[in-house]
Amino acid sequence: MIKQENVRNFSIIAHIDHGKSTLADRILEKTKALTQREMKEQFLDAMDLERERGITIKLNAVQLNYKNAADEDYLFHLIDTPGHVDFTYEVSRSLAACEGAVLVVDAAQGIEAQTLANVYLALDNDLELIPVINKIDLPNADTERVAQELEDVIGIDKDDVILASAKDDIGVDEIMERIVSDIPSPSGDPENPLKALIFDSLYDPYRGVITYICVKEGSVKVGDRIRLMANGKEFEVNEIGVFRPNPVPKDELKVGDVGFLTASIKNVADPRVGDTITLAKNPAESPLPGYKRLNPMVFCGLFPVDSNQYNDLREALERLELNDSSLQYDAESSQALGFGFRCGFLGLLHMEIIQERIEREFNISLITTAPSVIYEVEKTDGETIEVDNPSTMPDAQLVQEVREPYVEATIMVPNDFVGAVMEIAQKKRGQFVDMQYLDEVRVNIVYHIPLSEIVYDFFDQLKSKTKGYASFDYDLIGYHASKLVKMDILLNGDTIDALSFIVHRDFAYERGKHIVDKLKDLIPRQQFEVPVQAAIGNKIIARSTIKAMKKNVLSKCYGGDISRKRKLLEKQKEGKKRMKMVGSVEVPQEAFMAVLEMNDD
Ligand SMILES: Nc1nc2c(ncn2[C@@H]2O[C@H](COP(=O)(O)OP(=O)(O)OP(=O)(O)O)[C@@H](O)[C@H]2O)c(=O)[nH]1
Repeated sequence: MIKQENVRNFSIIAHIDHGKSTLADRILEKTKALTQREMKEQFLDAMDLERERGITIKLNAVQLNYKNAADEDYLFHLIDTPGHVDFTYEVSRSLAACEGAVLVVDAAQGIEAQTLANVYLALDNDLELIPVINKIDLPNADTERVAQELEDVIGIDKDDVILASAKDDIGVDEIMERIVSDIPSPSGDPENPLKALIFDSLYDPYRGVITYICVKEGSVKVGDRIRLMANGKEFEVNEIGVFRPNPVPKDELKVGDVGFLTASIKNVADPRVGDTITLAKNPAESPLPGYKRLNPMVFCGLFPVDSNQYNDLREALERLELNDSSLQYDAESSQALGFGFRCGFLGLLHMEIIQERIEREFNISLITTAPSVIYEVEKTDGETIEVDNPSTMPDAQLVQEVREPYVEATIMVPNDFVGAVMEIAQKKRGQFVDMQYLDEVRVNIVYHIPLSEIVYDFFDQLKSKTKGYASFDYDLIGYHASKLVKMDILLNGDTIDALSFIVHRDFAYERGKHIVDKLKDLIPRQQFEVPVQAAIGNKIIARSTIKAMKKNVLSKCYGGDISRKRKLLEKQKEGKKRMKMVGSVEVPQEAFMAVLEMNDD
């Protein structure tokens, strides 16, 4: 039995490719657990079987035994953080389960955007940092410069930095010793009422929701009646255990333990990441700090290219929702696109992941409409409504005021790029708030920007204009009135509801002009000439024309061999997959996104 003071809970944080997985593998190897890669291989081999048995393994909280140089026994919990930057909240909750983090920086690359973003999350959670410069074996390693950067930018004493090569097993023992000496043990009291942090969850068809928990106070046993503090719902614990890295059942988890808990929870939306579990009979007074209810911020329409796949799409969404409580959807019908769903997502990346999964795992080709935010619309009759779909925006004469969500955006860049960042922010209707030098080279810039302006390509623009150096974060700060109007797009004289969008009045003409030109290029020529118009209310503000088609694709290889023709037809079919007949015009997927693109691309 290992005492609480010999428990160490930590994560490894790093910019992508700096060596997080390689270091984790080394630590697993040295503590004689299976390495992640072995696990994954085994897991993949046994996948079908595992599926049948309904066992699901997610390698994100491994318990390890470690004997240090002084021959004392320690218990490590190595907690993985979600890979995606955009799920900042989830990363932050995983870190909240730890007391420390190993910060890995590549010896050749130095500090990068993700390094900083992760460091700030770690500091927000009061974690002890163990700085490591990895890949010192590389010929172009510049450890002196990187160590200096750690000192200047993050404020880490460069003498504290461990020089390592996870690949060649240099410095790894030192890292493990420092985990023991520098990271505090969990501080909770086993006699207090239970407080367990949910830092991840997973749906298993046989056991219900598996929650990944870290016990911060008290203890929990099989058979206990637990309460989820955010919604008050109660369940009886069926199973608890730890990952070593295979799941090992336990009778009890207590302060400092990190593992899993199942309680026949049928709905993934019940145990939310960040919520606190307590005991029904002796509940904690207050939950652990920092729980945030995540509401979808970005909405878009998903329509099957083949309308016969509507039911398949519904099933796909139902399945995905089981593992993703932040996904929302409602049936929607569009004159242009037929039957589909209006879906709500946490952010753009979340949206892209869901779209990908629907297309890949369920084999459904989708047309997605441009992402939109939720607008608050005060009507002239005094009623206030929420509009998450531009096509449902009431007519201008019925609207008193439109309010849109604003965020406070924090952008961190080397000072060479300050001008570039300001230019982008200004174009996105940003209002400058503050600028501070973090050190000689790094600048922190704060803007208030409408959320609608950053949901599409803001981060991409930022990254490309700053050579990938910008790190970016944002927080919702509330709703502000803006001069917003609905812009309709007409193809061949018909309004296409799925192409309507909301735009600031001052930018309306420019955007209208830009989009009709863009659509002219994106929509393939048809057998006939197609006018493209942008309108506000009844007023046409811009127009372009798609010329009629001249020749068909086969005429090019007239007389050529048949296999070539077939190939060409196949290719054409491929291209068609993401097209939708809208009235008498074929519209490609890109056209639905064009409304959001910046004007200078
Ligand atoms: N030369 C050298 N290469 C290393 C070292 N550690 C990791 N690498 C290599 O760097 C690449 C990225 O390593 P990973 O461990 O996958 O990096 P990661 O940070 O986990 O990256 P993601 O899983 O993509 O987030 C791999 O090709 C590793 O083999 C090292 O100490 N020296």
